[in-house]
Amino acid sequence: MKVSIIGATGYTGEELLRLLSSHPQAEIVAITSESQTGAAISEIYPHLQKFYDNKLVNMQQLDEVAAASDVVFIALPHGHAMEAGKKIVAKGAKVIDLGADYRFRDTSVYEKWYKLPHTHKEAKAVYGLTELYRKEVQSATIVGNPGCYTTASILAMAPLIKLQLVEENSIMIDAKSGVSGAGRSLGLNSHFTEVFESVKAYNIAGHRHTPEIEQALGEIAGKEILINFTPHLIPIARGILSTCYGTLKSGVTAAQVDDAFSSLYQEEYFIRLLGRGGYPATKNTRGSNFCDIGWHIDSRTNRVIVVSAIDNLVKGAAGQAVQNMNVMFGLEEQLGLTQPPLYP
Ligand SMILES: NC(=O)C1=CN([C@@H]2O[C@H](COP(=O)(O)OP(=O)(O)OC[C@H]3O[C@@H](n4cnc5c(N)ncnc54)[C@H](OP(=O)(O)O)[C@@H]3O)[C@@H](O)[C@H]2O)C=CC1
Ligand SMILES: CC(=O)N[C@@H](CCC(=O)OP(=O)(O)O)C(=O)O
Repeated sequence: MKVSIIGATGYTGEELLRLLSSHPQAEIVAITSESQTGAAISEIYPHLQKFYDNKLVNMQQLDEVAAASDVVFIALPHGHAMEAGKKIVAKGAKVIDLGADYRFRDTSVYEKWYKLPHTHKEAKAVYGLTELYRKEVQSATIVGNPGCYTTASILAMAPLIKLQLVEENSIMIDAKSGVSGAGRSLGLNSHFTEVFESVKAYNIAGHRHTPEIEQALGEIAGKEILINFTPHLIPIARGILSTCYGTLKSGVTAAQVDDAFSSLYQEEYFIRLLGRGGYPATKNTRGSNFCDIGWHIDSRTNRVIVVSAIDNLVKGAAGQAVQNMNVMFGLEEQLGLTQPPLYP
C-alpha cells in the first residue's frame, strides 16, 4: 500500500505517521507541507526519529504524489481538501479527508455551517464513521472522516436511536476536548495560560459539529433530528469525553437499553462497552483507537445518560482514518491499530 499524507506537519498528520509506522502493509511515499517544504519530518517531530527520514514536498507536486499513491490522506484545515481531492482521484488514488469538506451528504449544509462554497459537489463521498457506514466505506473512492466530537457523540447515541428507545428531539450533548483538538497552529484560545487551570464552553448553539451529529443520527432514525451540542475546552493534551442525555420513550426498560448497546456493538473491536453504570475516562483510551462507552438511567427524570471517551487524534481522526483505509482496501480492519492505550 503506497500512502501519502497532505498536511503531514499538523497533529493529525503526525498521528497518521505514528500509527502507520506499525502498519505492516503501509509504505509512506510522500508527505507534504507548504510552510516547511524540504525539511525532514524528524526535524519537525523529533519523536519520529528512527521511524521516518522522509522530506516534505509541497502541493505543487500533488499530481506526482497522487500518481505514486494508492491512497492519500488529506489533513488540512477545512476548505482546502476539495481542490486537492479532485486532483487526487483524477490520478487514480483514493482519498481519506480528515477535515469536514466531504462529510455532508447535502453539500448545502456544509456551505451553511462552514460559510464556504463546496467546489466538489459531484464527489460521491462516504461518511467514514466506520462502525456505522462500513459497507459504504468498503467501496468508497473518497471518505469524509468524521470529526472528533462527532465520533464520540454519534457512537454514544446510535444504539438508542436505532432501537427507537429515546425521544429523538430530546438529545443534549455536553462534550469536553483536549487542546490538540484545535490543531498545532498557534492561537490565543490554545495558549497555555488561557487553557491551564480553566474549563470553558464555546460555540454554544452554533458549533459546526452539530449538523454532522444530526446528519448521522437522522439517517439512523430515518427522520430529521435536532440536538443541542455544547463543546468545552479542557486543560489536557488529548482526549474527548462526551456526555449525552436523552429522554426515554414511554415504557422503555433498562434491559432494553443494555441490549441496544450490546446488539449494535458486541462484534466491534474498537468499541469497549463498560456497561450500565460504567464510567469511561479519556485516560483509558489515550493513544488508542478505542471508544469506551458507559450508560446510566435516571429513573427520577426518565433520562438515559451515555458517556463516551475517545482520543481525539486517534479514533477521532487518524486512527479512524487508518481503520477506513483498511476497510477500503479489504485489509484486516485492526491493522496498525492494536497498540494498547498509553497509561497513565
Ligand atoms: N486535531 C484534531 O483532534 C482533529 C482534527 N481534525 C481535522 O483534521 C484536519 C487537520 O487538523 P490538525 O492536524 O489538527 O491541524 P493542524 O493545524 O495541526 O495542521 C494543519 C496542517 O495543514 C497545513 N496547512 C495549514 N494551512 C494551510 C493552507 N492554507 N494550505 C495548505 N496547507 C495548510 C499545515 O501545514 P504547513 O503549515 O506545514 O504547510 C499542517 O500540516 C482539520 O481539518 C481538522 O479540523 C479532525 C478530527 C480531529
Ligand atoms: C478543541 C477544538 O478546538 N476542537 C475543534 C474540533 C476538532 C475537529 O474535529 O474538527 P473538524 O470537524 O474540523 O475536523 C473545534 O471545536 O473546532
